[in-house]
This record gives sequence, C-alpha cells and structure tokens, in this order.
Amino acid sequence: MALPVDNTSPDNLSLDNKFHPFPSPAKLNLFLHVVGRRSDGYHELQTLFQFLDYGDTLEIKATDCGKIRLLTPITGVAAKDNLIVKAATMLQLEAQALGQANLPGAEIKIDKILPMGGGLGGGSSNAATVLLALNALWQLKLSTEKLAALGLALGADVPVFIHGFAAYAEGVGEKLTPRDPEEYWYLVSKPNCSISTVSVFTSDDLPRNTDRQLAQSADIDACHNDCQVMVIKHYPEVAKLLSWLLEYAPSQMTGTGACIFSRFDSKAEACRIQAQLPDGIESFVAKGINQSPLIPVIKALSLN
Ligand SMILES: C[C@](O)(CO)[C@H](O)COP(=O)(O)OP(=O)(O)OC[C@H]1O[C@@H](n2ccc(N)nc2=O)[C@H](O)[C@@H]1O
Ligand SMILES: Nc1ncnc2c1ncn2[C@@H]1O[C@H](COP(=O)(O)OP(=O)(O)OP(=O)(O)O)[C@@H](O)[C@H]1O
Repeated sequence: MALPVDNTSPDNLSLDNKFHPFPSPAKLNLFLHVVGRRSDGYHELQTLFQFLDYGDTLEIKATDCGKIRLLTPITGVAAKDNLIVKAATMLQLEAQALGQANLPGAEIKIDKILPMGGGLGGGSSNAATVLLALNALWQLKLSTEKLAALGLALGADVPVFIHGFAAYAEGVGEKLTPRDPEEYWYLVSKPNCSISTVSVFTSDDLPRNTDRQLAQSADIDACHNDCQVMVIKHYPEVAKLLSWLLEYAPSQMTGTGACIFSRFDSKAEACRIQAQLPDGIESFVAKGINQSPLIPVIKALSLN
C-alpha cells in the first residue's frame, strides 16, 4: 500500500524555526570609469570594487507557508519595490522550477544602517544577501554563477556582492576579475542630498569616453570617478564637502554618489577627521576589506 504523501513541507527546506543573522556590507567604487554606452542605454564601466566592514544586518527564517514577509519595512520603499522582497520572490520561482512540491517561504528582518542612494550599493547588497541566504536555507544548491546571473536582473551591483571578492569589474559591472587592493581605513561622509543613479547616467554632463584599460594594469592612483564631474556641477553640497575633505586626505565619490570616501592609514586618524566634520554631515568610519563578511557565514550554514 502506498504511503500518504506529506505535502506540508517543501522537499529540502531546512526548517529549524529560527532567525539566522546575515551581514549585508557596503561597497566602494575605488575608481569608476565610464568607457562607453550600450544600445540599450546602459553604460559600460570599468570599476574597482572593495567591500567595507560596515553594513546592514538581515535576519532570515525559512518557512513552509509560501509567503515572503518583510517584518521591518523600509521607510519610503514599498514592499513590492524592495529589493529584499524582489530577490526572495525571484528565488521562489527558481525553487518552483526545481520541482519543489510546496513553495518555500521566508520571514525577513533588516537592521538598515546604510544610507540609501549613497553609492554604497545597499539595496544591491541586501538583494545579494537574500539570494545567498535563501539558497542555503532552502537548500536549492544553485551555483554562485547562477545566483549572480539572477541578481544582475535586480541591479548591476548585485553580482559582486554574490561573489564576495574585491574585483575589477567591466561590462555593466558583472564581469569580475579578483583584485587585492590595499585595505585602508575610510571615513565615509554623506552630503545632505540624495542622488538617483538614473539621473547621473542620463545627464549630458557625464563623460562617457574614458580610455579602456587592461584589467591587470589598472593603476588605482591614476584613476578617478567619471560620475563625480557631473555630480559636482549639479550638487553644490557634494562639491563643498569634497573640497573640505580633500584638505585632510585623498577623497573621492563612490558610485553615482552622493557619499564621499576619504582614505587613511589608521582608524584613529579617520576618527580624528570625522570629529571635525561640518555640522549635520552623516558619516561613519570603516575598513576596506577584500572579502565580503557574508561569504564565511553562508559557507558555515551550507556545511550544516
Ligand atoms: C554606479 C554603480 O553603483 C557602480 O557600481 C552601478 O553601476 C549602479 O548599479 P545599480 O544601482 O545596481 O543600478 P541599476 O539598478 O542596475 O541601474 C539603475 C539605472 O542606472 C542606469 N545604469 C546603471 C548601470 C550602468 N552600468 N549603466 C546605466 O546606465 C540605467 O539607467 C539603470 O536603469
Ligand atoms: N532593500 C533596499 N535597500 C535600499 N534601497 C532599496 C532597497 N530596495 C529598494 N531600494 C531602492 O533603491 C534605491 C537605491 O538604493 P541603494 O541604497 O542601493 O542606492 P545606492 O547606494 O546609490 O546604490 P548604487 O551604488 O548601487 O547606485 C533606493 O533609493 C530605494 O528606492
């Protein structure tokens, strides 16, 4: 006689009924060159990514109810537009395609400390953390390459967070070559303005023809951020803060702004300048790191 089929739990779901913490670090673009524009409007970049030992924390619990629930909404971002929910929903479809009997679900909380629209890649990092974490919790066993390809549809910065190594990036930021830049201390300061990535990439003032270079020969000190030219012209808050910071340390914008990172040899020196920042400037001090703190957490979970 055939045994009754238990459909209450998806095949491989790890239901330990507890929240697991996962880091979701920030990134810096140590340089960012715009080297061309594709026919679909996206820009071809050459950029050097490094992570910071600073970022959001997500707590994720696998469930078998088929629902994705974000228990801590982010002010100003509707749940359906939140990259956390989008990433989880995208992975549910993959679970379905793998033939799991029931749709897996998840409850997710976020402690959001990264400024939004700051060029630190917070939204992309959150999406990457969800993809890697749920791949492990739902035991889907999708490859890193597959997760990076899925993540690219959510944002150009997602693949580097999935791979988790500092990298020289080309294409729209998805063709990655591992690099090992010096791990300096950074003071990251946010001018009092938010800059949308789209507005920078659609501006007539964005330089789009920086000479292409070879990945192996990219010299960080000879490089710059092409977006900074446009942003300084249109956002006086950024221009003012950048010229203040340049008095103390090499300083440059990350991504499409508005955050500026200033480089120091020691944490103490970075904190000393932080204490002197003009009133009302949001800031933090963090170390540049060449491996994302998320990767060891995922590896440990996958071994269990
Ligand atoms: C500026 C960087 O942060 C550098 O790391 C990224 O290229 C931006 O990555 P992101 O925030 O994940 O951006 P996406 O959400 O993919 O794209 C937002 C919008 O920016 C424009 N965009 C983005 C990336 C790119 N290489 N070329 C573009 O023209 C497109 O209009 C796109 O619709
Ligand atoms: N989980 C999320 N965290 C942050 N922003 C999100 C999230 N989900 C959706 N968004 C939207 O994405 C926008 C960009 O956020 P994000 O913090 O990634 O910007 P950014 O640091 O400038 O990114 P980038 O460097 O990739 O351009 C936000 O203004 C918000 O509307």
